[in-house]
Amino acid sequence: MPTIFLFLEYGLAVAASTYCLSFFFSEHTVAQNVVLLVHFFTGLILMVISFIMGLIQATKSANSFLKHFFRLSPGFCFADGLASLALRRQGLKLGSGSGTFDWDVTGASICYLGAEVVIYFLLTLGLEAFPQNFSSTSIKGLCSTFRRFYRGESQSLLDPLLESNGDNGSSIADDDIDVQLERERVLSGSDDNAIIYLQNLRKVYLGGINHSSKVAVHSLTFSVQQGECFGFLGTNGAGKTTTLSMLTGEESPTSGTAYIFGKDILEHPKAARQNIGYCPQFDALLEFLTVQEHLELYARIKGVPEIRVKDVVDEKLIEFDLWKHSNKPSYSLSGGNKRKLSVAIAMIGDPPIVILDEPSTGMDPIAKRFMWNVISRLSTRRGKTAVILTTHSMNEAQALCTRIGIMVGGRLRCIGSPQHLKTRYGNHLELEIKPTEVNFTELDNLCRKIQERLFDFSFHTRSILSDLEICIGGSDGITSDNVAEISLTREMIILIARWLGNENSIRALVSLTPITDSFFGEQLSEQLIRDGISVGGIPLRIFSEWWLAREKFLLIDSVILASFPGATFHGCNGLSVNYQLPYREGSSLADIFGYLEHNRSKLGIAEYSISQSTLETIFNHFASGQ
Ligand SMILES: Nc1ncnc2c1ncn2[C@@H]1O[C@H](COP(=O)(O)OP(=O)(O)OP(=O)(O)O)[C@@H](O)[C@H]1O
Repeated sequence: MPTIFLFLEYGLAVAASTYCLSFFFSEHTVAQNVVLLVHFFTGLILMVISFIMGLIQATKSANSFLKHFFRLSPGFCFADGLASLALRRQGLKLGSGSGTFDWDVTGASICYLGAEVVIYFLLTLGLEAFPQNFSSTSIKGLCSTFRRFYRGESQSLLDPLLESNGDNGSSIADDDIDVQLERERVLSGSDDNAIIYLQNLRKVYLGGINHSSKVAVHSLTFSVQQGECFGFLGTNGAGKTTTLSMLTGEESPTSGTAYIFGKDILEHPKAARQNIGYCPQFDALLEFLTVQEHLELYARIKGVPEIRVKDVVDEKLIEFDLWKHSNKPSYSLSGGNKRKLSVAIAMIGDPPIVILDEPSTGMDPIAKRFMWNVISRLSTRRGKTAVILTTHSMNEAQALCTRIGIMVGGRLRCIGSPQHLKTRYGNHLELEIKPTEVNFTELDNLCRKIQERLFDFSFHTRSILSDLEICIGGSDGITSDNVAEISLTREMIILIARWLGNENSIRALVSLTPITDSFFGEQLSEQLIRDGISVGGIPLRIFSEWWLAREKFLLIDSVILASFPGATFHGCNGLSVNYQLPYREGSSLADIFGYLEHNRSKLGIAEYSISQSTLETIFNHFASGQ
């Protein structure tokens, strides 16, 4: 009986104290594991100390006194209770005639453990009810004060202020002008329509690798209005998810705060959460619940009246095209349908704020379009909901967002409408040109020309002749019939390029490492390596087609670079070639169109397009500067 009590109480005390103590650390899961280990080892160590002290006559009375303190550790109570019970059974414990529940046997341990269960449980409830950042910041504050004291550093009254602004002070001045204006607008409170305000929100993760701290979000200040879809873009690790986690209360800010409908998320975390529907980056679904059960569960959690639950669930099943999957358990859904379900859960109960962390990841293009429709209906069309959307798809941001902020390295680098960002940062035009295809007559002519030269054996070196023989693979010797099937080796390509008048450029192409500085260089050299020159080389017809296409590209390239000073080559995908043309004041789109139209047939241009800088180029511009 006492053993059952000890086990039960020990389990409860450890669970309650672990949960309670982990509140004092920012990373709860890691902290819980650490606290568990500490429990185990302190219990063990105290038990050994107490046992040894109990054996030595001189320390016996001290041990009895110290046990009152040792019993504050659930591990010690448990071990001491069990040990006393075992000693009593063996007749080794003094007063072993007394009952098992006696104070000296298991009574003390059971009482202490019982009290600890109650105290830790109440403490946990208290911490749950406290503002989230109380515990971690106060403990951190105490630790840093202690460290300063230990190192003999004095702390002035201004230090806390400097600490909260120190990192920000330098960055605020360097911020982009739009970011600064947004900050001023938010801090001055002049943005009346906003329902979300982030004020100097900052997150530092402590105790990473080498116990270094990681500033995930630096002093973020912006607002989101009703009916707005705010695109929160950024590179991997820019701090988007961390920011969203702070808004939803998953993480506590290190400093700064956010207001949702005027309520501080630190002081009123529950009130803030009630207004938010959150779709996390990774689907938080319960494997064995069906789609319908998920929606019913969340409808009830979100307080939808029982009488309306069925209607609300049906509405979401239809809205997200999940009707045919309604009875499937979530583990059996495809990735895209899981995302749909996560977004549907976020939107259940029509929250005024919807936070979507990469909602369309893993969706096929049709499902993506479908999702875009749902999101845009929610924000821009219905005009009541504020949506914060993170995505790595620039098309998605372009299609949905009324305003965009780009984060790099925890800082907001720019903010504004997509058009504003394009006008402000897109100081060039994107020109894409697709040359006409190589025509068969041209191709046949070139193949024939090369064949004739190859068939003229009198000019060939001995090595080319043996290459020819190996490449044709025939044992009957080389004839004009089988030359047409030839695959070109490296030496032969160089020879042909010499005949065709461009040996130098081909030398780079046939080097055995991929070339990246020319149009087709990469493709051809990769093909040469892949096919392996020794096992046959490149078929003559493929080489001839490449050569002709390349000549077309070279002609376009030289004319564009010469006609538009400052134009830069921006890649070629094998079908079309891209340039960035500087767009200065006074540049006229009509002139560019006029020039290209005039020279279109001369340059062999099949299609071309001129566009403003895309969001992608602007994103890349910020990302490359990180
Ligand atoms: N629990 C944590 N402990 C320590 N560092 C963390 C923790 N969570 C995130 N970080 C770090 O904080 C930074 C921001 O991470 P976050 O997940 O917010 O980026 P993100 O912009 O959402 O990235 P992605 O686009 O890849 O989802 C990263 O450098 C990450 O390594």
